[in-house]
Amino acid sequence: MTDNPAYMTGFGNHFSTEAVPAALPVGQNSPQQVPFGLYAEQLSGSAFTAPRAENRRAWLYRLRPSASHAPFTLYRDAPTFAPPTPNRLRWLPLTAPDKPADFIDGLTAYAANGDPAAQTGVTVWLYAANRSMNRAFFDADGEWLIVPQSGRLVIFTEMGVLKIEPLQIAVIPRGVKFRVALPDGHATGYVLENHGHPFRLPDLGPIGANGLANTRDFETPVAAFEDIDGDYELIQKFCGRLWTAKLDHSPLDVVAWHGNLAPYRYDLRRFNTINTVSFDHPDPSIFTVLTSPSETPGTANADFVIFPPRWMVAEHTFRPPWFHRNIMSEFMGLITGAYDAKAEGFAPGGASLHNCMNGHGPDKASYEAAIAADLKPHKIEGTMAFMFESRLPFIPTTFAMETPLLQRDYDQCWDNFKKAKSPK
Ligand SMILES: O=C(O)Cc1cc(O)ccc1O
Ligand SMILES: [Fe+2]
Repeated sequence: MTDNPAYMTGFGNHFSTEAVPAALPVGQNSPQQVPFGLYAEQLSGSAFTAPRAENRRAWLYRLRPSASHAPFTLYRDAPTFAPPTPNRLRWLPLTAPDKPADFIDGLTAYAANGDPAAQTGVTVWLYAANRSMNRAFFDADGEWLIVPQSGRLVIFTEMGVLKIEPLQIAVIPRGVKFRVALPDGHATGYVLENHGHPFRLPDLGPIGANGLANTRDFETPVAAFEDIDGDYELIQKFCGRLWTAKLDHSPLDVVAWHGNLAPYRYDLRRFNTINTVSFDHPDPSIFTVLTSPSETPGTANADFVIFPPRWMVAEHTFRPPWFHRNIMSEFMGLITGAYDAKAEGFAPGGASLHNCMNGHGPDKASYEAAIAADLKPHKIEGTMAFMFESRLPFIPTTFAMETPLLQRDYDQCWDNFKKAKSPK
């Protein structure tokens, strides 16, 4: 498999691609005899009967059926969870692993909501890895949104190769097998495991036909495969736990595929950021890259929201994020730079959690700077924060509550605000 992949552009398109000419059957999915004796396999990402606009599936043509394997045995138990907490939480960046850790062993769960078995909610992981995977993985519990913070990733998937670096993201559909190589020898970042509806682009309403993340900037790899005979490990995540099976070949053996269920990448620097040119600070939904809807219209299972470099021009306005209490719950990370609501303490690679209805907003230093600022046009540069926002409160893991990375003095950033003068 090449690590210099070609891509096809567009979001949610029905693609057809073959790594070998004439490998893809023409005009039907299941010919009696597939070219080269390949095995046809349908991968369904929605119920067969989902309405056409929601329906997602791909037909894969592979060297061997996915079904040929011995039973899976337990590899790692599910993370354990602390009791739900209303408290605001913030963490220092995850430290480098002290032993060899590939992308799978380098994952640490911080918080989750919903239930993989009910296909609701999300699990938030941070990763810190120091070696390439020499095994493959797939997630029966959900789709993966990978947000690198340091180090490049080469993601060899069943359906082709995705290369990403910090400020790019990748989305791997539920069930798609992949392995992650680290060309820099180390990598850190975030994974949002989406147990609910697959991510889609948000509606644009009065914004019109263009803007935010534009469809043509999403890239799906062309078909690529590896033809490897020999011992190979396949890990899967199923109902919260990791399972392992031994294969006698690489499972990344799809020679051709077609369909609209496929991995993709997106460069966050392509985001067409839209914001006020008059006054006031719009709701951060204006920065939504991808949304996973719930059954309640407009109320996301999860939104992926970014805070990119942008001009601040609002007149007679408190420009940073305001104080607020939100029915949605907010898990944030920082890829690079500084975040405009937090003068100190929110470091690249760190994370914060502000759960449903709990007050948060600018820290004291950011507040004081913003009310004293000369409101000239000002460019926020060299930054990229993001938010995983969810309708369900996030439950922290035991690790997240017990790790020394938890900043136990976080609340103090909102201490000692001067009382407003009582109106006489
Ligand atoms: O809490 C946060 O920092 C995220 C956020 C940003 C913003 O601009 C408005 C609301 C909001 O929740
Ligand atoms: Fe917030």
